[in-house]
Amino acid sequence: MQKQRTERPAGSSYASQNPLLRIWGWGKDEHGRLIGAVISALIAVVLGMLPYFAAAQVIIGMLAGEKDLSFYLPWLGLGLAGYAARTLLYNMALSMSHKATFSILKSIRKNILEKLPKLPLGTVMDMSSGKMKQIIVDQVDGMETTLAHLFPELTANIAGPLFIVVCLFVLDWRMALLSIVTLPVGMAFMMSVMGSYAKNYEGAVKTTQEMNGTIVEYIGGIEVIKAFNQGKSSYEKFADRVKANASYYYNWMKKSQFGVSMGYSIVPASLVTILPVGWLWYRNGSLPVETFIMVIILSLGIAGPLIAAMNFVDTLATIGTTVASVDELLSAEEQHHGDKEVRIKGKDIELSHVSFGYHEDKNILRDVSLSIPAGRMTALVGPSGSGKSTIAKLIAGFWDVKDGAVSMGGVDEKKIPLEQLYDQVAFVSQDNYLFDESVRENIRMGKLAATDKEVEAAAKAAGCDAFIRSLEKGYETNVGGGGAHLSGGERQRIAIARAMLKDAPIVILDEATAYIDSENEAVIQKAIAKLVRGKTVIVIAHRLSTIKDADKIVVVKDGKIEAAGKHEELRKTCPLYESMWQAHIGAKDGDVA
Ligand SMILES: Nc1ncnc2c1ncn2[C@@H]1O[C@H](COP(=O)(O)OP(=O)(O)OP(=O)(O)O)[C@@H](O)[C@H]1O
Repeated sequence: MQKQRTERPAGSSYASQNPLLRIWGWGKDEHGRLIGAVISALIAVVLGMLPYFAAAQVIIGMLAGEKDLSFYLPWLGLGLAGYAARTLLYNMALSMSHKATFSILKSIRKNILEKLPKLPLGTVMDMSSGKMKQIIVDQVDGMETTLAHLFPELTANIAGPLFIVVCLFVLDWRMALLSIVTLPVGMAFMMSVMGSYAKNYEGAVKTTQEMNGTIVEYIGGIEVIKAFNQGKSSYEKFADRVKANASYYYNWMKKSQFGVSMGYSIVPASLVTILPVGWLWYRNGSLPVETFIMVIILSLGIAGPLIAAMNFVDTLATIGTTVASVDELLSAEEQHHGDKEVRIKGKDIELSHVSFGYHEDKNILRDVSLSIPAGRMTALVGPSGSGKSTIAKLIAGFWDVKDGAVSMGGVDEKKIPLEQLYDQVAFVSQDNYLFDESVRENIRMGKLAATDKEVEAAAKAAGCDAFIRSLEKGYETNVGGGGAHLSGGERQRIAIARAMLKDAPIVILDEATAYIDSENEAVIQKAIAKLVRGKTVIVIAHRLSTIKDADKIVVVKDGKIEAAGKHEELRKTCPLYESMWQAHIGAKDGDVA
């Protein structure tokens, strides 16, 4: 089996890379700012110690009975200056890291948005729009505060206590040991909880996604739910998911409560050891009062920042989950068609020994060979699920074939740049997406440079000018998300107008008239006749009467070509076609009756 090239194989080393290293990699242009933020935060930490020293000196002076204001003023000035400089530098660090973060998040979103068009349509469609939105908007957005604060705060919160401990050792190593003795005990309790944070958070994301999925399904399927009176059972499913989500969080917090409370109580309790032992040493003369006071004041600056640093374990786990989702998207297999335009001679299409499946384990098309002559109409017919649309989408380049080849004008489609390939084909299906914009802009999608006149001419040719003018704001009427303000038939006619404007040499009509009522069918058939004049046309239609005059009719069954020929010929030689034709005639008679 021919393997598609991938930019980065799934499950590559990225998966195991530290999330911060991945972010560092994405933010190549921001390394300067990030380093600047860390250095500023470090200097802020050092300057932030000055108020502690100044306060200690003031207390020592007071205890010594110093009454001269000129003794206190320099210390007060130094303390204030240190505090002001620390605040300034710290804010500078935050400002730099915020700028870097916004730029990194922008580049992550840009990478994803640039990636999406390179993915086979199937990969994009297989991801639910809810999941995609959650990654691109919510999860990436959720990183903002964390990432902006992470570098300066984590630096300050770790470097600050470290600096204090060094100072304490310089002052008196015995007191230094006493002031940090509570740390390992408290940390051990905290780590017992934090160690499983990433796993628990992943579980929380999963139950939240399940809950959100049910909500989206409930709202999206409300029409079916009401029509089939399933309100109660659907609501129960939704309520169950909400309860499951709430109880997951409740149990997680319950499990964590003991460890976290113990940690929060023990880590800052350094005075419990410093005060009694320090008092004894002071009393026996081995600890000068100045040192004792300095140690008491300095030790108060250890626990707070360390606990804040510990809280980053949560946020790092959150970032890890987001980075993994973004990586999954960015490392998905791409379509590689190159970007150098190729010369395509003619518009005939050839499928040679094509086998294809949407998933590795199931082939939908099996060894399909088929030629579609240029400038003619070829119809694909066959039972539902036989693979007709799949053939059409492979021709349109929505997916690449894995076995065999699809060629256009003698050139393998895999060698035709996607943009050039998409320019060759106008694809009209039964589900034509309309954007939440005006009718005019939706038609203009066919050719962005088209003038208003050209748009209206295409609409006239597609037989929808009159109905568009009868809308509230004519061509400026907004069609709603997905074209929700229009009927299926109206959407279809706008899609045909869009395809007409595109004026591509190859036209694929996949059940393009499915929603059209018999009243409008003649108009649409006329429009389609104009659309396809002089083009290579591939039509998929269940109503065989619409394709019986096709130059070539291809019968597809179970992912294979059963027969090919003209209508009369197939009626005689292909029993499947004949039975489909009889069924169609019967259905039509039934309609009339
Ligand atoms: N995106 C997809 N992912 C996975 N399977 C798919 C996808 N699209 C189609 N299939 C499956 O491929 C098979 C062929 O589908 P296809 O739409 O090509 O058939 P068809 O002949 O056009 O059917 P119909 O006449 O009902 O439109 C079906 O079993 C379908 O379930």
